[in-house]
Amino acid sequence: MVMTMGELWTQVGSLMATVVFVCAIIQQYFPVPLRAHIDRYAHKLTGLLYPYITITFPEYTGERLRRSEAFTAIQNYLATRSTIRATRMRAEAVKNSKSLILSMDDNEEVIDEYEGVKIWWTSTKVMLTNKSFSRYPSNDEKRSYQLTFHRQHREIILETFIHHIMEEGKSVEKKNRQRKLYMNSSKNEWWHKSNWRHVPFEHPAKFRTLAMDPEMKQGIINDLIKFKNGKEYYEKVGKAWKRGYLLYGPPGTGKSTMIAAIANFMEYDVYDLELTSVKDNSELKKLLIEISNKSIIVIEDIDCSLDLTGQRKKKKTEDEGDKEMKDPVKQAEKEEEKQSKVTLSGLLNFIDGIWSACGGERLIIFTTNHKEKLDEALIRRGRMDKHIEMSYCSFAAFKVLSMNYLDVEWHESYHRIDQLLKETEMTPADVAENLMPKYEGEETDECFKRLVGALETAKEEAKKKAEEEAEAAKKAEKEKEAEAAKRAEKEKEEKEAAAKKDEESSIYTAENNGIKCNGVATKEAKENGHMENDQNS
Ligand SMILES: Nc1ncnc2c1ncn2[C@@H]1O[C@H](COP(=O)(O)OP(=O)(O)OP(=O)(O)O)[C@@H](O)[C@H]1O
Ligand SMILES: [Mg+2]
Repeated sequence: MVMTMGELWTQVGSLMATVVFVCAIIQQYFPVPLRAHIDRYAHKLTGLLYPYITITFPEYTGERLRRSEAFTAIQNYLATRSTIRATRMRAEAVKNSKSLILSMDDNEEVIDEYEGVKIWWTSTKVMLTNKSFSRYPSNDEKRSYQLTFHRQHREIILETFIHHIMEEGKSVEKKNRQRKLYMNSSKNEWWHKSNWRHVPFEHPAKFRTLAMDPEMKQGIINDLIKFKNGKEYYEKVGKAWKRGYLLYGPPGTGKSTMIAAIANFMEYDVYDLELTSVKDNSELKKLLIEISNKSIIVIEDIDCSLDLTGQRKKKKTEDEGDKEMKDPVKQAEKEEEKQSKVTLSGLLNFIDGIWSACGGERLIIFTTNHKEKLDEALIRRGRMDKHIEMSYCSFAAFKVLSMNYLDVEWHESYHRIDQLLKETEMTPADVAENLMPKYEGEETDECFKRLVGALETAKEEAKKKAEEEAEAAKKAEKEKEAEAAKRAEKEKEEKEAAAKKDEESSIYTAENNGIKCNGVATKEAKENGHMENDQNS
């Protein structure tokens, strides 16, 4: 019969108690030099009585910032072993609830064997009580796995077994992995250890169904493959194993769809970072540390999240502002928003600072409708290594959509559609909407007809708009010319008036100085003349 760790302990327990008792006596009655000597022998004796080694694998390392990879690997490894021997297990649904994984429950024990060597695994959970006063009960728990084995197998355990469980654990994880879509939460409730919440990632987008220029698509795929296999290369060049993509283009051109396609292609988790919910730079850093490897960090509409000075941007109409003032919930939200202090430099550090190298194999993707609004520093190479323009629907992109939505490779309207797509701008989202059958059994002909109609309408509208704009521009030009003529006229009049004024003032000065004008002396001059005459007489 196999002896459990509990039984083992009971047997050695009484012997150990005796040793401890003897040690206590020695501590009290023997002089210090002798005590050290006796201690050493006591240690040896304990070793003889309890010749087992225990290694602890805590769940969190580094001040609880990141979950230990070894802990996760052991958990996955034990999921396969515990089904055989453990009596209490925990079940978790994975892969769209199609399968269950069973793991060892807390404070449970499992006996394992590796190449004839017996190993005891125990899982422990310790609740840490928070001494400081809090309204909420503390939920700080410390989990760990203990691996116990006989001293004589030290070599095999340390040299091969640990490596074996890491490999095995990782492969189990890969098999059962349900990819996740994470979002950050502004409210850090006490019962959540992490600032990220997640749901299973189930977006069906694939590169195959993504409508865009085929060469460009292949370029992106090649870039991603190179990145995925680039661990050694990044190490060689001394660069953190991460890559930034900037997706820009008008709404409805497939930026979000592209992110989902990348996530599915790379088999990465997605962390959708909502910057407006992050309180400050240090919270941003904490979020970054919690992000696992093999993940995509997404910041959508980056131009709307931060302005160039790093302050929150939230332009609202006056009407909206008034409404918010009356709504207490919105007011509270606004208050909270005011407290958000993520700066541009905080964001730059998030992407490229030393903390960004904690963990590897990460893609950072920004999306924007207005690339020109972004700060140069934010999108420089090294931060956003690849800039991808998602543009209006081309004919090549349309063909992909036609296959996706109607399973049609060629249709007589293709030539017309090709021509119309060159003449007008329509987003893939609009093309897709027109191609999609609107009721069960709608003929493909009708769908293409609808698309041609929509493209023609769009072309007409664009033409009308261009004409209106040209008209408006012409009118504005005319108004500008009229304004310029008016200004010139006014300037001329002002100049003439000034000249006239100058002339008048020169006459006035001349009269004041007694210069005869038209042979008549001024009154003052005459008076002055009299005075002079009087003085002479
Ligand atoms: N290039 C594309 N390939 C396939 N489907 C597309 C493409 N572009 C758009 N679509 C379809 O249109 C819808 C909207 O696209 P998506 O949300 O990816 O646009 P976006 O560029 O992210 O827009 P926004 O800038 O408004 O966020 C998607 O659900 C998808 O079905
Ligand atoms: Mg989008």
